[in-house]
Amino acid sequence: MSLSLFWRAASWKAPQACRQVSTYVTKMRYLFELKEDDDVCRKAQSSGMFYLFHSLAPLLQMSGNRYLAPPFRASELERLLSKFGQDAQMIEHSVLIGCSDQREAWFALDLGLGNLCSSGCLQKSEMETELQGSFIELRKALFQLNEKDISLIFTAQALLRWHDCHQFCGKSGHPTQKNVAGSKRVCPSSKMIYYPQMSPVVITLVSDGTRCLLARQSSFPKGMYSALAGFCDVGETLEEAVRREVAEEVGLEVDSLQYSASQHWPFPNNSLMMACHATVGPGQTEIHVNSQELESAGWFSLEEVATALRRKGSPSSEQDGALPFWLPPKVAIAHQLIWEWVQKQSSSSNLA
Ligand SMILES: NC(=O)C1=CN([C@@H]2O[C@H](COP(=O)(O)OP(=O)(O)OC[C@H]3O[C@@H](n4cnc5c(N)ncnc54)[C@H](O)[C@@H]3O)[C@@H](O)[C@H]2O)C=CC1
Ligand SMILES: [Mg+2]
Repeated sequence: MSLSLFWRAASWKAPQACRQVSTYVTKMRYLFELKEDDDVCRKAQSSGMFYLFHSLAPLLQMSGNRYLAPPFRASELERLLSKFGQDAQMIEHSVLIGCSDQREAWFALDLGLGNLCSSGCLQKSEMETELQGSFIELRKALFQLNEKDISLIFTAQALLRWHDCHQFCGKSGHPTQKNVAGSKRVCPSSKMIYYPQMSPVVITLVSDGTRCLLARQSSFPKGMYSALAGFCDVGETLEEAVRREVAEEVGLEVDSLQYSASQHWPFPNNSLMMACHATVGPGQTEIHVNSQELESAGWFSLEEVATALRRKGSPSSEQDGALPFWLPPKVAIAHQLIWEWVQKQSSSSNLA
């Protein structure tokens, strides 16, 4: 949604007469209660569903060519823990990740993280056999994850990682305590309250009117090009971050900017990706790649990009030897930006 559309939507008010509370509002109020009230959340755990992780790798089951994340009831989890000689108290380490429309709370629990391992780490392979699935590194499972599960698994992994890395107060050095939902940690000594952190990241597709600018880092899979991305600096606005990142990475100055959408992204740990389209003026298109940040960058035509978008799967599966360039998969917001640009360019070239 463009910023102007967003503001129009934000200033719209629902009619007050006969106003019914929607399922969405009820659900959000319930989640708020679970985060604020430890007793309510503890009760919700006993009837909730649990998604399991081991050392931040989600438990997944293969279904056709997709991975599904199977949830487990509290009673099943307790049975499992007891089978592996663990106390049901381990469930206290779980974090709230959402709830159904029927107010069934969903939690995530990591069976292999540091603080749990001190009380005897659960054997990964034995657990996998028992649970009829595998703990798979998220990056490896990303492109085959069921769409319904993606945001839950992203949220769960980000929260579990944050708790694992914030066991101690940065001020007093004492251990911090998590609330039942896992929406914060408190230091009993300094009284500091810590909330899960996210890093804001801008991602920008730059266009010169007819071509778009794509770049790759050496760490990307071979042949993959994407839009320009970068972490926001403290004190920057989104607009300033976009201008700086484009200047830093390819030596260009953007002259207009349009917000597109945002996405939570779990890599490298917990980012809020804010995606924008930007343009540079004609005659301002000479790229100077910052080799500390990028391996290469270039301008790509509509035809080249549209062809790459139509290509299914990664080119490693192609037989002809020559590696065509390819684009991030649908799950990445970069894909959406590129798709939007292709749609816009195609409709304006049809009109011409
Ligand atoms: N979902 C998507 O479509 C895409 C997501 N991304 C994500 O965007 C992120 C940022 O892109 P980059 O070009 O790598 O950023 P970048 O251009 O800002 O460079 C990364 C460097 O920034 C520094 N940095 C500053 N603040 C940081 C923080 N809070 N966390 C980590 N490093 C920080 C580090 O030195 C790091 O090596 C990547 O981690 C990547 O996963 C990138 C492209 C597409
Ligand atoms: Mg970058």
